[in-house]
Amino acid sequence: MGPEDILDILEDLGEDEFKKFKWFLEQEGIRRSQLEGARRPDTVRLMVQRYGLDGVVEVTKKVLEKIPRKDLVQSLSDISSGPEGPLWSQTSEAHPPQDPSAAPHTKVVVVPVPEPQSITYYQEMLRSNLKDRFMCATQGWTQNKDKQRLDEIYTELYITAGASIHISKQHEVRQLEMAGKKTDTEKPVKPSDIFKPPPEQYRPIKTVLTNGIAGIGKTFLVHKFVLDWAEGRTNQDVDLLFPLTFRHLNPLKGDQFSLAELLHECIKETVGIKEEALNFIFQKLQSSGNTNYDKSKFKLLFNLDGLDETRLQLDCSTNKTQRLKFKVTESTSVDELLTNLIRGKLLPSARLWITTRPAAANQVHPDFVDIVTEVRGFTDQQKEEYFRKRFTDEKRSNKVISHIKSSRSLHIMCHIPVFCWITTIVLEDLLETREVEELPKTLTEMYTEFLWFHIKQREKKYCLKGSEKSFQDIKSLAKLAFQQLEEGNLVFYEKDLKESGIDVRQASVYSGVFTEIFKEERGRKNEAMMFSFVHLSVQEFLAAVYMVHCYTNRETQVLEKFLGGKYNLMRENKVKQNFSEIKNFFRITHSFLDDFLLGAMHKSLESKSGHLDLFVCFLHGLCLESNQRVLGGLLGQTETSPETIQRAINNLKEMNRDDISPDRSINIFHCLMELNDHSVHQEIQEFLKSGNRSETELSEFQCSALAYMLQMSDEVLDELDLNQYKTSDQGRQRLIPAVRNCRKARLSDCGLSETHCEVVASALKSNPSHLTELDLSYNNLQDPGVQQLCGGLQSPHCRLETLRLRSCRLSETSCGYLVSALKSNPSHLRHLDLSWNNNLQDPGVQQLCGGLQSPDCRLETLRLRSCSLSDTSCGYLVSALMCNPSYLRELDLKGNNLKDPAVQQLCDLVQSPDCSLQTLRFGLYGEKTVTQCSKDKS
Ligand SMILES: Nc1ncnc2c1ncn2[C@@H]1O[C@H](COP(=O)(O)OP(=O)(O)OP(=O)(O)O)[C@@H](O)[C@H]1O
Repeated sequence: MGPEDILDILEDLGEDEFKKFKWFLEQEGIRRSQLEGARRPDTVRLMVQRYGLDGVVEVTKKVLEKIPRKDLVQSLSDISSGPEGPLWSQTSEAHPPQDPSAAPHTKVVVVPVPEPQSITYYQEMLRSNLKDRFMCATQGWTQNKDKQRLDEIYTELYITAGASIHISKQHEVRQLEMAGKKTDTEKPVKPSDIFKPPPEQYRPIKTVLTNGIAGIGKTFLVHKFVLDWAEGRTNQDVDLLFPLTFRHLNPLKGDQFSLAELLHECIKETVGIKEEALNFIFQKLQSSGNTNYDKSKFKLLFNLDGLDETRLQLDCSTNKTQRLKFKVTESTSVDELLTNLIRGKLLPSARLWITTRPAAANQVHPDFVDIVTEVRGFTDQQKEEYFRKRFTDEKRSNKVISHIKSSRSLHIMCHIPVFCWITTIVLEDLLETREVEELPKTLTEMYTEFLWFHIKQREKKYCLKGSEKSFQDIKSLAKLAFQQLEEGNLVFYEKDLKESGIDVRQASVYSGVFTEIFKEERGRKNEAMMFSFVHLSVQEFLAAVYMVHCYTNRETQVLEKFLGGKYNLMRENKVKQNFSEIKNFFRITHSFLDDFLLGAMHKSLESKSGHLDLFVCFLHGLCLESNQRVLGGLLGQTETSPETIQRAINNLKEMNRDDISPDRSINIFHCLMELNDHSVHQEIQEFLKSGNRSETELSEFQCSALAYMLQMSDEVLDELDLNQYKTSDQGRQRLIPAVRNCRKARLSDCGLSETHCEVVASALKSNPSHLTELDLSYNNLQDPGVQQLCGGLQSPHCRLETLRLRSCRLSETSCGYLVSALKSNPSHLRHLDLSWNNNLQDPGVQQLCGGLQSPDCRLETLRLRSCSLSDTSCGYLVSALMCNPSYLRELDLKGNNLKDPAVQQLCDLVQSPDCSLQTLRFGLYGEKTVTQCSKDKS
C-alpha cells in the first residue's frame, strides 16, 4: 500500500468531491493555505507528510465516508488487505500509451460488488457469450438453420475515413455508381482501426459515426468487429463491449430503465454481469470527471447499429446544452438514456460506435462525433473475392465473375454486398440449366429470377400443385411494397400489413418462406413486430410487380390514385383518338401500356428525392414479354406487342420537360436500358469516338445519356463547354451532371436556374471534387441559385479557383452568401467575376469587403464591371485593402460611375509598395477618362 494507491483513489473523485475531500482534510488538521490550489498528487504528499504512511489510509477512509464515497472506502479496504488481496491495479493511469489498443492489458481492476471480481472475469464472460452469438451469420435474411460461420463468409469491405456526410438527392443506387470510383485523396480504414486517430495525430477518440447506404454491409461489419473482439483478435483494450441496435431499442420507446437494466433487457449476453457490478462500473465512469477513453479505468464500447431506423426521440441533432443531468444508475426513459449516452453526458469516457444510412446521419450533431467513416461496399477486387468464396468451383466462379463484368448495371450493383448475395442465389440456380449468354443482364431480369426462385422454393417446400397460392401471397406482399414505397417507409408494422391485406398470422408464412425477401424482426414480448424487405431495391421491384399487376387487371382505382391527373388525361387522349371505334375505355387498355408507362415516368421525374427512380426502371423492364414469361401468370395477361414496346422506347427518347432536374432525366436512360434498348448507348459511344463533336446534332435524350457516360467515365474531362454541343438549351441543361467529372466547366448562357445550381453544388461537394474553373455567366440564377452554389463552395472538398457569375441578376444578398461561404472555406478561390449584376450596388460591395478584409481571403482578381456602384464602394474597397493588402492584384470597376477623389484613393493603393494591387480598371464605357492604373515598374 503506497501513496500511489491513495492517488489512484483521489483520481476517482469528481471535481466537487475532491473539493469536499480537501475541506474535510482541513478539519483533520492540514492548513487551508497548503490545500488551496493543491492538485491530487500535492494533496497526497501533504497527507503523507501530516499523517505518515500508516495514518494516511485511516484518514482517507474517514474522509471518504463523509463525502460520501463508500464504494471507494471498500476499494481502499481491498487494497490495504495487502498483496494477497484478490486483485489490484498494477499500473498507473496517468500516462496512457500512444496506441492503447496495441498495448497488452496489464492493469487488473476490481469490481467489488456484489462480490469482488476482476474486470477481466466479466470480460471473459461477455466475450464467450458474444462469441456464441456472433460466430455465425445468416446471409441476406435466410433462416437460422442456414447460418454459416461469419469468418468463412465475411469478405473485406472498403471503408474510408474523414468523409463529410452529403445527403444526395440522387437515388442511392445511382450514388453508388459514383461511390464505386476510388479516389487518391480518400483514406481506407481497416475495420479494426475504426477508433484509431490518424497517424501522428494522437487525440482522444470517443465517438465514431459510420454511414453507408442500405445493404452495404454496416451490420455485417459491426458483427465482425464484435466477433474479432470476442475471439481475442483485435481491440483488446476494450473491457466490455455492448452491441445494441436501434431496431431492438425501438419497442422500448418511452419505457423507464437504468442503463444496466437496459443492457440486460437488450443484450441477454450481459445478464451474467450483475446489475450492481454494472452500476459500480458506470458510476465510476460518470463520477470520475474523465472524458478520455484511454485514461478510463474501465474501457467500455457501445455499438449502436441502424440509427436510420430509430423511432426513439433522440435530442442530439443540436449541440444546445441540456440542463438535465441524472445519475447513470437512475431509471429514465430509453429515449433520454440514449440521448445522454450519445451526447457524452452519461458515460463521458465510454466509446460509442454509431452506424447509419446517410439520410439519418444528421440526427447526431457533428460536435458529438470525433470521426466519420463510410462503408463503401466492395471494390472490384472484393467483388471477385466474394464470388470466389460463394462458388468454390473455380470454373463456375470464373463464369459468374465474367458474366457480372459483362453487364455494366450488374457490375455496378455488385458494389452492394446484399446485391452480390441476391446474384449468388439467382446464378447458383440458373447455372445448372442455362448457358452464360442466357443469364440475366439487366436489373429487372435479375430481380425477376430472384422472385421466381422463391416462388419455386415455396412450391417445393409445401408440395403445392400450381402457383396460385404463392401468387396470391406475392401480390399481397407487392401491394405492401408499393403502398409503403409511396409513403417513403422502409420499416413496417402489423397495422401496415393489415392495411395491405396481409393476415398478420400469415406473416410467418411469408417470413418462413420468403425470408430472403422479407425479413421479420421480433420486438420485445412479441408486442411490436417490425418488417422490412431485404433491401430497398427488392421493395422497389415488388412495388413495380404490383403496379403491372394492377395495370393488367384493370384496377383503375389504384392506377388513378397513383397517376392522379395524368391518368385522366391519358384516358381522355386515348378515348378521343379512338372514339369512333371504341366506346368503352377498358376495351383499349392493352394499347394503353405505353401511355401508362409514360404517366409513371412523369410521376417519378417529379419526385424531388428520386424515390421512384428504380421502381420506374423495374416497371419498364417488367413490360418486356421475356420477363413476364419468367414469372408465369403472376402478372396476368399483358399482351405486350413489339410495337407497344417500341412506342414506349420512343416516348422515353422524346420525353422533354424543362422543370425537372437533369439528374432525374438520366433515369430515362436507365429505363431504356431495362427495355434492352442499347441504341443510344452505342450512338453516344460513337459520338465520343468521333472527331466532329460540335457538328453532330444531339437530341435531349442523347444529352442525358452523354451526361451519364461522361460522369461515369474513369477519365476526368479537362473541359466541359456546353456551348460546344449542337443541341437545344434543354439538351445543354441535361448535360449538367457531367460537371461532376470535369476540371473546367463553361456553362454560360444556357438558361440555367436554381435547380441546375444544385447539381453544380453537388459537384463541388463531392469527394474528390475536380472542378477548378466554373463559368455560370448570363444565366438567370438570381440569389437563390447562388445560395445553392455556396452550399458547394463551403464544402471542404471544393477546390474551385475561378468563378464567373456575370449578369446573373444577383443582388447584395448573393454577396452575403458568397462571403459566408468563402469565410468557411477561404483557401481556394482566386478569381471572382460578378460584373453586369446591376443590383449589386454599394451594399453588395460592402458585403464583399467584409470577406476581402479577412486575413484568410486569397482572392487575387475581383471584377465588378457595371454593378451600379458609386464612390461609396471605393471607400469600402480602400479600407478592406488596407486591412488585407497582400492578395488582391486586379480590381476591375469599369462601367461604374466613379469619380475623384474616391478613385484616386484606390490609385494611391496601386502605387503603394505595401499593397499587392497591380491593376485597377475604372471609367465609363465610351468616355476618354483614364481607364487603367497599373503599378509603376520601378
Ligand atoms: N462483408 C461482407 N461479406 C459478405 N457478405 C456481406 C458482407 N457485408 C454484407 N454482406 C451481405 O449483405 C447483406 C446485408 O448486409 P448488412 O445487413 O450488413 O447491410 P447494412 O448496411 O446494415 O444494411 P441496412 O442499412 O439495410 O441495415 C448481409 O446479410 C450479407 O448477406
